[in-house]
Amino acid sequence: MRYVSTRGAAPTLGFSDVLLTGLARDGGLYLPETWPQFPAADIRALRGLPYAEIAKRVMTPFLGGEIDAKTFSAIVDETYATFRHDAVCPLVQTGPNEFVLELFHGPTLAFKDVAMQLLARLMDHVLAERGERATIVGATSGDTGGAAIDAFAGRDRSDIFILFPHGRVSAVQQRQMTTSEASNVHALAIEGNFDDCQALVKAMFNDDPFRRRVRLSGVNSINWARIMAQTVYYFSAAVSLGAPDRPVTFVVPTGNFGDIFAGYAARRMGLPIERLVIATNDNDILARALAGGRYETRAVVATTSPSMDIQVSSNFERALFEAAGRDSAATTTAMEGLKQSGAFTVPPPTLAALRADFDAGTSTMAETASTMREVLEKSGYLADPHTATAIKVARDAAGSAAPAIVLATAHPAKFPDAVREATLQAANLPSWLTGLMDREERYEILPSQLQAVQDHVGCRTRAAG
Ligand SMILES: Cc1ncc(COP(=O)(O)O)c(C=O)c1O
Ligand SMILES: N[C@@H](CCOP(=O)(O)O)C(=O)O
Repeated sequence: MRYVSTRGAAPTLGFSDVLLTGLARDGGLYLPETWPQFPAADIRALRGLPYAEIAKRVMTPFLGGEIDAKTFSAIVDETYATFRHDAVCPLVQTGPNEFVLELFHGPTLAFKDVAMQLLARLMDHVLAERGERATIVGATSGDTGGAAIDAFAGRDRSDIFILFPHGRVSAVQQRQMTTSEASNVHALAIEGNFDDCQALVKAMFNDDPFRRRVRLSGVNSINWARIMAQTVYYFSAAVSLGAPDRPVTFVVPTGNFGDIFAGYAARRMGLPIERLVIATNDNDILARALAGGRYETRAVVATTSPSMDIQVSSNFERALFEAAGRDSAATTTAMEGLKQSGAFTVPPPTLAALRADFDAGTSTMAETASTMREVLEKSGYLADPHTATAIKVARDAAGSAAPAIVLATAHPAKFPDAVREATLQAANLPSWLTGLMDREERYEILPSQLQAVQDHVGCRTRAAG
């Protein structure tokens, strides 16, 4: 298994290099050269297996034989033992043909743990084998940061620097990033929004001398291994509702497009998914792009689902590349347009292919709040605002016989203020996080300037050559 860049000008890599590389050297994102195939019989055989076993079967083809089966099995078992639910990612029914897939039973209460706990262990393994260290950088609108810090805290081979938008994450999200006592953890509050943080991370990757000097590595969903790990729950959920003999629909609260792209990957691997529905909040750039064919950034609106307050949706590049028939020149042109003018037009054949692969809908803040109330009243289910965004879109799109599976991406306790305001219910942190809000915080506030961030990272990482 080799991996190619969406921009076509970076070397093809094997799995271990893709894992450590993050962004490709041409600024693109890596994708497998071909999609591994799971025939119906292999999908059927996943029914009833524990989550970790499904994970091993689904992910093994992506490793290209670079990590031996015994080591990978032990890493996967250890990863999912960190989850507080026996099913790891359980399904809960919330309506006649509607289910939520709870992805928030990991250590930091968001779906990011599913991939991040694995990524940290895989990176540790590869770095140890190579005798190397890495500087990990990540941008977060709130959840990736906490998950990454939990997963990498105390790991001897990496230092981790997480850039979050100052004052734009929930109080719980902030404490999950700023209260780690591990000396290899660095939380950086950037005076800007998530898109600024993500642009800084990408700029660090695009500065080759800096990248080499600090041995830069990334844990955002630009890293293929994140997407790979997220494909697993599409399989586990679909087979528990009858796949491959019964197609299902997935509705995904979307920001950086990583999670829904994992669903696309699962479909390309043979999982019968009837519809993949993008759910956006008021930052509806993806829904607008699919409707009108123009990807056009606007000012970010702060919402009650802050983790989706994104305009530059990184993984849309992977979807574009696929929809354009893997045309790296066309993908590069679109991305250059985005960088220069904040917009690009999707060529009609590419738009038609995107529309064949994805549907999209939007839930405004008010609609999300009333959905939270309605779901609680009718089903007794307390959804977080990101999940509720997708439930609203799922209900708008209902009508097919295929069950709708809504990805529940965060625990309501991560957003207690929005939950209380919408439902009058308290959303309490689980017992293992009691005391989080009283712990001492440690973070730096930095301007949204590349030099300032690079100086900060360069001076503190132990990986610098
Ligand atoms: C709780 C939550 N829901 C949804 C999303 C959107 O996921 P993605 O960025 O993979 O589209 C995020 C952020 O990534 C998130 O933290
Ligand atoms: N919503 C995300 C934004 C970053 O997404 P990623 O999946 O690319 O890491 C967050 O919570 O940080």
